[in-house]
Amino acid sequence: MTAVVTVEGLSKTFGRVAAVDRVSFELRENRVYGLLGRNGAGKTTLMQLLTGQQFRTAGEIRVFGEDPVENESVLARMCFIKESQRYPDQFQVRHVLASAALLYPNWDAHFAASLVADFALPPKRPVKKLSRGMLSALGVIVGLAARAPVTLFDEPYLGLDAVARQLFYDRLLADVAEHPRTVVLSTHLIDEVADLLEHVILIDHGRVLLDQEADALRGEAALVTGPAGAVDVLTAGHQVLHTERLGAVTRTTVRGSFDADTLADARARGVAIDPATLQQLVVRLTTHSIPGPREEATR
Ligand SMILES: Nc1ncnc2c1ncn2[C@@H]1O[C@H](COP(=O)(O)OP(=O)(O)OP(=O)(O)O)[C@@H](O)[C@H]1O
Repeated sequence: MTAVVTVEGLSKTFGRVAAVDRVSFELRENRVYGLLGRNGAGKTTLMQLLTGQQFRTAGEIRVFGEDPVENESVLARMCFIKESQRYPDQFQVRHVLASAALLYPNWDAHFAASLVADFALPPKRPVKKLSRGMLSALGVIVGLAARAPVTLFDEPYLGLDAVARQLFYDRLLADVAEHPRTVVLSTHLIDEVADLLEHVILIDHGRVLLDQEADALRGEAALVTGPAGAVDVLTAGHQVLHTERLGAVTRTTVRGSFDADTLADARARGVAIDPATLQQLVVRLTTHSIPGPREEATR
């Protein structure tokens, strides 16, 4: 599959803070990516770099084979929706949509109108009078109806209630099936989007911690729950990510999976072995410290 975005040794520092630290990865054509990581991990900075909204400190970015910075032909094929999207003060919902129609070559006005109805947005309401959720819905509508070959959503759904978020996921899934494109979703609601994601990139402290197909990640970690002694025996030799004790019961999260014999052995010992969810895996891989300002990597 063709790479539409290639990043090599990319770094962005703000003073002494390395927001993105020597990152390399590819985004392939027509895939849905999850860009995951804790607060301050560097996700927004990375998306700003990809869309030419920040200048890199070091490294290479190629989008459709070209540098995106001040590159009209590349940027016309990208859509970046962020939670903090700002619009001119006098704009109403319909003005935002009319501007988006001019900005994005693949804009589908019928799809946009159906989404406006789905999300119950009042077309003539001034944007500055929209509720937080309505403002998020407006961003989601622009991002979907733009049908940009590379679409990045940076947590645009923070204000959306659970029903509206599900509507977004459903419309996104249906629309990418019909009009394939590369989508990057940055989110903390990992369990909610897990089934949408085809590939996961996990960022931690500005570095890539995981870059893997979502299917492969489903067998990446397991929860082993049962009497402490039996759990210890079964998890010996595995990389332990976390252990918690609940009275006489121990639950250990380990990297990797178990063969059929071990699963049978576990059952005989009264131990349950379940695959970790994507969210459990991400939490266990990134709970080692509270992210804070970090020193620029010395080179
Ligand atoms: N303009 C800036 N000036 C200084 N530091 C910045 C700037 N933008 C980002 N940072 C710092 O870079 C790091 C990464 O921030 P970034 O916003 O990319 O993280 P994030 O993963 O998007 O976080 P969140 O999930 O909380 O939105 C943080 O330490 C942040 O304080």
